[in-house]
Amino acid sequence: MVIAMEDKCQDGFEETPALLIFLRKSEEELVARMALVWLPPFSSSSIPQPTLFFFNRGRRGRRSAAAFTPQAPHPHLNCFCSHNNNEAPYSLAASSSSLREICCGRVPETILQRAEEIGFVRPTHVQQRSLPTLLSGRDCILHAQTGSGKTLAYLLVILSAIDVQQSAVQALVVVPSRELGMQVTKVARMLATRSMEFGMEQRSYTVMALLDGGMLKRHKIWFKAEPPQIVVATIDSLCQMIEKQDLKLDSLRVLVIDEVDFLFNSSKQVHSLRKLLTSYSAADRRQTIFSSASIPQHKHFVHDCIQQKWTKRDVVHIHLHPVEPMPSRLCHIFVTCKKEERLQTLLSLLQQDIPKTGIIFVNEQSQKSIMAGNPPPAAWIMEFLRTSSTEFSEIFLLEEGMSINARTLSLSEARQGRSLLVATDLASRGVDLPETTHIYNFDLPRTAIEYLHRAGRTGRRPFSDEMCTVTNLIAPEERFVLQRYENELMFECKEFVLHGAQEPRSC
Ligand SMILES: Nc1ncnc2c1ncn2[C@@H]1O[C@H](COP(=O)(O)OP(=O)(O)OP(=O)(O)O)[C@@H](O)[C@H]1O
Repeated sequence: MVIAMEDKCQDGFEETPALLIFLRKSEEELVARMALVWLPPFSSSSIPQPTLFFFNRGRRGRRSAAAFTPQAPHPHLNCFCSHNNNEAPYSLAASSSSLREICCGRVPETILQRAEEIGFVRPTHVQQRSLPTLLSGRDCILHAQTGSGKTLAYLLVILSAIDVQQSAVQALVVVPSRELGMQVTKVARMLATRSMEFGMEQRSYTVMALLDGGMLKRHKIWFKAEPPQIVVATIDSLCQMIEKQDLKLDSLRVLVIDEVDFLFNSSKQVHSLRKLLTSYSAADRRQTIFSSASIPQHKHFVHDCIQQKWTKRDVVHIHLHPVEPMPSRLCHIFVTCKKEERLQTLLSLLQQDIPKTGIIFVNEQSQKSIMAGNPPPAAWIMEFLRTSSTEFSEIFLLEEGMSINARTLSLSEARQGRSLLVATDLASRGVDLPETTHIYNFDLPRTAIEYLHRAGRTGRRPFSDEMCTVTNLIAPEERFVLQRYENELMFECKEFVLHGAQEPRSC
């Protein structure tokens, strides 16, 4: 029952009373639009304090951005960041808890100490929201913005679930690419390294990277000698090992599928993924965690998880910022130019921005272009930039045609910062180069989801206010495609007109 409501809102807000505030453009209007409504997931007694919802009406009357996002949180107000049926309200008042306080008693002291040494002291929003549920052993779909800290959340769960004395594969993280796999392995190893204070007498966790292009023979010997407790794997290499019975999952306690929507969407990988979820191990004998910044049709996905027995029936969908799928400190810009002017436009933009660290995204070369003997576009863009300007000496390349070693080297060089990376979408999923301040879409991504993940390679410092820029170079006829992405992802892309020498752009 709705007591007072001045505007239409999201379906489902119908049962339990709470204070609802529609945030329009000005503060005054925010106050003017307070309303008492009924919300479904909570009983009236479960709302201990007034509950504040922020809504922003987007262009063309869409509900958008800032919804659920505290702009100026009041200490006596709770803020719901999603309306998950299984979740307790998230309280802003509790947001001052440290990572240690949230994990205390459930994550081993060695790991907590190590996390603090690395600099993980304050939890990010997603860690604060998800860790109590994850550490209770529930299956979970972690659905939160790019760069929000999902990796640390699931790694803490893994490290708390493992029996260090047992030499068997107890946790498995499945990733879509070698690049992401190496990154996750590195963070897991960093956390698993013994803290100086705990001396050498304690047994440590073992983490193995089982990734495409690796030396599987060496891994087989390792599995026989002493199986690692944590394996980070790409699905093909993993299934190869399982099918040859080199890797056994009898002791599996936690299974994480990172970038889950990408894996389910990939015709090459989905079959193996389904086998892993249901035949190679059973949902009722493990904790299953799915993670991604994008889960299209998430209600169907949750339904499928239960129906197909990929998870247990009480799986929790933790969905943060449902109406603001991209970080708010990204500034989106487009520059219109003809295709043949694109390289020169890119150069002018780079000369103006002088990005500390940037990524230039290029679409993967088409089969037709490969057959015609053309060089890969990413490579010739890099060559053009190297020869056209001395300002950008540190330019690296990351694309499918490169050898595994060259790809690894490029990423580790780019990770040092103060460089430009020219990359295909190989770098768009999960790759964390936290120094990145600028993204350039030399080619417009093919889907809105691709746009979200490319844009999400910037703005990855959890507690920073620094604005980061995503610049799209588009032909006039591509404007409507970009507009479609704006509608789908609920952001606004402003036009920027280049005229010769200019002031640096600001958002
Ligand atoms: N509690 C924390 N304190 C400080 N930094 C953190 C914390 N948690 C995560 N980070 C940092 O935030 C950055 C983004 O984290 P992470 O890679 O886990 O994001 P993600 O949610 O997995 O993003 P994506 O969806 O793009 O894969 C990393 O550089 C990570 O080290």
